[in-house]
Amino acid sequence: MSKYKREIVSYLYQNDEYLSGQQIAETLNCSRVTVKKVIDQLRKEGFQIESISNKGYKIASIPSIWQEDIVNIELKDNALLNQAIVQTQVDSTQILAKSYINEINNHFVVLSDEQTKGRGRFNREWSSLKSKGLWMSIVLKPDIAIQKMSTFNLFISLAIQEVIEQHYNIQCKIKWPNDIYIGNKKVCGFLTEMIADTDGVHAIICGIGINLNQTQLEFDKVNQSHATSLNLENGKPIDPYQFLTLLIKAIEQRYDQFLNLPFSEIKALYKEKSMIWNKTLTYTEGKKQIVGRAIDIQDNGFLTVISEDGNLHQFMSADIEI
Ligand SMILES: O=C1N[C@H]2[C@H](CS[C@H]2CCCCCc2cn(Cc3cccc(F)c3)nn2)N1
Repeated sequence: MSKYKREIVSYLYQNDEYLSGQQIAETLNCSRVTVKKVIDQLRKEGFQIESISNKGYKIASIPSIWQEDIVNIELKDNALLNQAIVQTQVDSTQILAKSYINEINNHFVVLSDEQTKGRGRFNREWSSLKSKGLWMSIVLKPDIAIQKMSTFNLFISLAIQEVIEQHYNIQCKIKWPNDIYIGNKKVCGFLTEMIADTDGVHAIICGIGINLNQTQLEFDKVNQSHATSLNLENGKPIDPYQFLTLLIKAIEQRYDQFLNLPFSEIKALYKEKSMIWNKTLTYTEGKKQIVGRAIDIQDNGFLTVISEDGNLHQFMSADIEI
C-alpha cells in the first residue's frame, strides 16, 4: 500500500466524523488531487467511502480481506499482542510466524486471509478458505521452563471458548486438547508449537483456526460434514476485526493467568466447559489406543482415562474419537 494510501486509510479509520479533502491534504501534507486519487483507488479495492459535499469523506465499510494498517490500529492499545504481520495468502501462518521469530523481539501476531498449506495436528490438512475464517498464529516469548508448557493450550482454549460463548452467545465446548465444538460440529482448532532448548522456552507459536463465515455448501465442497462456522450458528455474518480484537484481549488475559496462576485455579471452569466427560471415547496417543472414559484432568494438564478393564491411563495429548 503506498505511503499516502496507508496514511489516508489510518486517518479515515480512526475518525468517526467526516474529513474534508482539504483537511486530509493538510494533515498528511499532500495535494487534494492525491487525496481524490487515493479515495478512488480505495473504492476500487472494496472500501465503501461515503463522500458528502461540504462535509467530506468517511469510511462506511472496509473490504473483507485483512488490511495490515487497520489490524495494527485495532491491536495498538494491547499490552502484549500489539504488532501484526498480515498477508493475503501464505502457505501457513505457523511457517511465516516461525520465520519472523528472530527478526521481531516482541510478541506478535500473524494473520492471513488464506492458507495454501494450512496444517492441523498430525500434519493434517487444514482447510483455510479465503476470508472465511480466522487463520492466525501468535508468537509469545515467555521466560518459563519447558515443563510449564503442558497446560498452555488449556488456558488458550478457555480464551477462545469464552469469546464465542460470551460475545456471540453461542454455546460451545472444548474438546481436549485442541478443538472447540458447537454441538457435534468442529468450529475451531488450535495447536501449540514451541522453540525451546535446555535453558527453557524461547518462543511459543500458537496456531488458531476458527471458522467464521463459511456456508454449509462450502463445507460440503471440502467434505467437512462435521464442521460448522459461527455465521451458520448465529445466522449473521461475523465481523473478523471485531472477533480478532475480542479474541486477542481474551488470550492476553488467559496468558497472564497461565504465567501467574497454577492450572488448578481454572481447572473447575475448564472441566465445566469441556465435552469429553462421561462418554466412552477412543483415545489414541502414538501407538497406544485405549477405549475408555475421561474422568479427570490433572494439574499438569494430563487427562486421566479409565479404560474398560478398570485401569487408569494418563494422556498428555491424544486424538480422541467422539
Ligand atoms: O497451518 C496452520 N495451522 C494453524 C494456523 C492457523 S489455522 C491453524 C489450524 C490449527 C488446527 C490444529 C488442531 C486441529 C484440530 N483438528 C480437528 C479439526 C478439523 C477440522 C476443523 C476443526 F475445527 C477441527 N485438526 N487439527 N496455521
